[in-house]
Amino acid sequence: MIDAAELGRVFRVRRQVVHAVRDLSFHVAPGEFVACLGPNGAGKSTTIKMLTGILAPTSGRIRVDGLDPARRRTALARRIGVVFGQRTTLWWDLPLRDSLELNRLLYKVDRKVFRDRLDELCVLLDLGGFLTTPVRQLSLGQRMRGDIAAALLHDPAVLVLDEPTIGLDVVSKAEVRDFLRRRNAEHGTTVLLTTHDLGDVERLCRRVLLIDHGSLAFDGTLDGLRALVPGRTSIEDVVADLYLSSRGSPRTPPRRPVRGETSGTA
Ligand SMILES: Nc1ncnc2c1ncn2[C@@H]1O[C@H](COP(=O)(O)OP(=O)(O)OP(=O)(O)O)[C@@H](O)[C@H]1O
Repeated sequence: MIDAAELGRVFRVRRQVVHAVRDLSFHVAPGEFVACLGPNGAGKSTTIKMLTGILAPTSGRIRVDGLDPARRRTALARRIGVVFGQRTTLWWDLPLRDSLELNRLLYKVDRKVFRDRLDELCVLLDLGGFLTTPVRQLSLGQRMRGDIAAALLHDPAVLVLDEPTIGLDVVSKAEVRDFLRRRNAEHGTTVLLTTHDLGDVERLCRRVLLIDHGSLAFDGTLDGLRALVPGRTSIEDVVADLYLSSRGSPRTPPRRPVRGETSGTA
């Protein structure tokens, strides 16, 4: 479903060359729910931007559902849903319902199909109480649920989530996670999630990709990730140690994650 082969992206800033992503190869099978982790500046957003066609790679190759995202952005838009937790894709001054209706027109979703999908999403995401509220008046939790609905109304095969629970309270987080878990299980939607919230990862993902300085440092299960730092059981501690180790200032003796520890399928 997602195939990256020796993917790279370089930025040139004045005289400096920044290797945001380098030589990144991974495969995500249909129906998998995969977390993409890494410290700030590791290259996660750049990877997502290449995967969604916002940025073109400077080297290597990426395919999403068989399409080259940078060249087939319109075709890909019909097969992929994207949620940026820090930025809404909804129309700020319109009621949520109108914003969703505009998405229907953009994605050319049949009216009846749209109504059925919206009815289902209204129940599952509890949108009913604020469908007529302008997006700018929604709470963060309501806005996030609206954004998730907008990303799914065209029933994409792949859902890319960039920090979808950022800023949410514990109850809203639990609701969003529960919805995403069900969506993956019941619709078989392939999900790639980037997050700094390890609760998201523990509750949703069996497979983790760890990006470090733009490269793939680990690809495997959560248990495999834990095993990289003996003596630590909490995933927060494990990840903190790995991130510190990548900076060269470990809390425990340095231990770089082993590349190529694969989980197989989730
Ligand atoms: N448009 C750009 N121009 C120049 N450098 C960039 C650009 N976008 C990203 N970078 C650089 O590429 C590197 C990777 O950035 P990226 O945003 O992909 O990291 P990230 O893993 O998503 O970080 P965070 O967790 O903080 O969001 C950083 O060094 C960043 O400064």
